[in-house]
Amino acid sequence: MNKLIIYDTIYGHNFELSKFIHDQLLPEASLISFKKFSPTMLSNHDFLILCPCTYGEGELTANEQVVYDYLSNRSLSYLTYYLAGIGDRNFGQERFANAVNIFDKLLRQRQAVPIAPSLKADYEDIAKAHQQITRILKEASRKKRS
Ligand SMILES: Cc1cc2nc3c(=O)[nH]c(=O)nc-3n(C[C@H](O)[C@H](O)[C@H](O)COP(=O)(O)O)c2cc1C
Repeated sequence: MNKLIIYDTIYGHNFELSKFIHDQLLPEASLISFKKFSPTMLSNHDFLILCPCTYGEGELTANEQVVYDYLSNRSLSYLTYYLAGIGDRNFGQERFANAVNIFDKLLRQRQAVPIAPSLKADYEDIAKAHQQITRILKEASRKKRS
């Protein structure tokens, strides 16, 4: 599978998360920011990992919105995906890491297939998120081999 990891970040947490996934778990994947996303990248990859950040009132950033708009009229049935994003629980249950919910809904609508339920992590629980993601991605790769 050709793997593509895309992150957006302002303070660095989601970049660090995507870098952890890349460096520790999927070094063969390409790692890019939402800002650098181009449509050709999507046609060259069939496993997408998104680490989006949430700002405003549970909203996407401008760079995430561009990718969202691009994906929203594509058929993505060839794509499997995993979503993990860091937010801040203090913004309330509905807004907490809501960019993860927004992309999850879209990708399902476009027929992409999740490898596991999405992960929303508080910026104070990053070590725990690393453990969960490690377990999920290792399990997914074991299942694929068997
Ligand atoms: C103006 C502003 C609005 C924010 N809105 C939300 C929000 O709606 N939901 C949320 O979970 N976090 C929100 N956050 C917190 C960030 O998502 C959180 O700090 C996260 O770790 C940022 O990711 P980053 O370090 O990758 O930029 C907001 C932060 C700021 C400064």
